[in-house]
Amino acid sequence: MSPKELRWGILATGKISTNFSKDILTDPSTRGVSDVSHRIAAVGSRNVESAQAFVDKLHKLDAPFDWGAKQGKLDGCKVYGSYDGVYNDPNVDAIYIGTPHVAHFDNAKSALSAGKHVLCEKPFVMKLEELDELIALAKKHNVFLMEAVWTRFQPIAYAVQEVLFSGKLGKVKRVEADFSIDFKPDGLPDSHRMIDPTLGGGSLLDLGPYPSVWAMLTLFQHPDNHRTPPNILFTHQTPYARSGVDLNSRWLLEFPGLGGVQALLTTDMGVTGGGERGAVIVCEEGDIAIEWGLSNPSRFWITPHTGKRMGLITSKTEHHHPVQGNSGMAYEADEVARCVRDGKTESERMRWEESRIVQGWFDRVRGDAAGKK
Ligand SMILES: NC(=O)C1=CN([C@@H]2O[C@H](COP(=O)(O)OP(=O)(O)OC[C@H]3O[C@@H](n4cnc5c(N)ncnc54)[C@H](OP(=O)(O)O)[C@@H]3O)[C@@H](O)[C@H]2O)C=CC1
Ligand SMILES: O=C1OC[C@@H](O)[C@H](O)[C@H]1O
Repeated sequence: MSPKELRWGILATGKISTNFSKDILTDPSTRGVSDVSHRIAAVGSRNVESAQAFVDKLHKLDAPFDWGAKQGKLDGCKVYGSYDGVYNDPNVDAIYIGTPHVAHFDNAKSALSAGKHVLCEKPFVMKLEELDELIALAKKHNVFLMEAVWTRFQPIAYAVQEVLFSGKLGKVKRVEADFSIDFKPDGLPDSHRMIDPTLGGGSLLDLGPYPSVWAMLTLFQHPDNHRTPPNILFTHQTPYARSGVDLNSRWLLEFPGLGGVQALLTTDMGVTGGGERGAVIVCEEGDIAIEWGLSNPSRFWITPHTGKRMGLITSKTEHHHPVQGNSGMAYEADEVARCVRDGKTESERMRWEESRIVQGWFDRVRGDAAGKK
């Protein structure tokens, strides 16, 4: 059977739209995929010159991103000087939304209302009510909707779950997950999306989806948890004085389904993490440490605890699970293509229920901080 080809419309021509477009133009077979493929049918920007320049660049990529253009996956790609053109293009099946956080809701609403499937960048929206409206629209129009949490679909995400859920490290006891990047905020203009509150600036909404994904994959999805939602025990945000967005955020979760196992999640936009300190999943027999850069780590380590209980693991081991043939975003696109092919409106791996939980955390962390002002 020939692979299902999904025809994408790309919304916006910024950094992440570029990365996503490049990745879906790579050869699916280089990541072991033969059942789906991707075409870019349209690009929309606030001005047509940007859209044209974006497509021109996609035609001139180096390997491995040049595969798509050579295979005709950009042939006939339309360029629009507005996002409306993409919503209304009959040759577009699914729309990728790569606009700033604050625009996601309106963009997704317009796309769903036009009957398009939607893959929307993280954070999904600015508040839970907006997400609920989008979910209702996806149901109404019977179209697919997913938050673009690319990490969930990368090889390492499955590999960590396999080790943890095998039980060979004993019971999971605690998770600490941090995604901190020094954006050097003092050197950024007031208009930068990390600084400007009207663009949803701050560390929480930009970086928070990543510690969250590891808590969701290791604790919420843990078979012993039976998908029981966690409670929030504590939140904190430190404001960045210049614009009032959060310089850092911390929130502590408790998973009653796992007997009260806790997860401490942190983000910071004024300091960079490093080494093995991305996430630590503490288990009875030892720790799983995931390397810094929780959006797309490629390595994790298993370290036995000294004074171990059962001695099931005896030495530290390194596990390497890099993305293959692309920068890591093609896997989520493959998921969208498969779900659309199969007539699904949501992904089983990135369920609406899970986006709702994480969006609820962001609402709570921001709400608590606003209440303290
Ligand atoms: N998954 C991941 O790893 C990453 C995800 N992201 C997410 O993607 C989104 C975009 O981030 P990023 O690509 O870095 O941002 P950029 O600023 O590089 O690009 C955003 C684009 O959105 C469009 N846009 C629409 N309205 C506005 C506005 N008011 N101000 C500025 N731009 C606007 C512009 O495109 P145009 O002019 O063509 O309309 C702009 O180029 C964010 O929500 C972020 O969280 C970001 C980085 C990594
Ligand atoms: O999603 C993201 O992951 C990588 C970071 O560099 C970026 O700021 C963020 O948006």
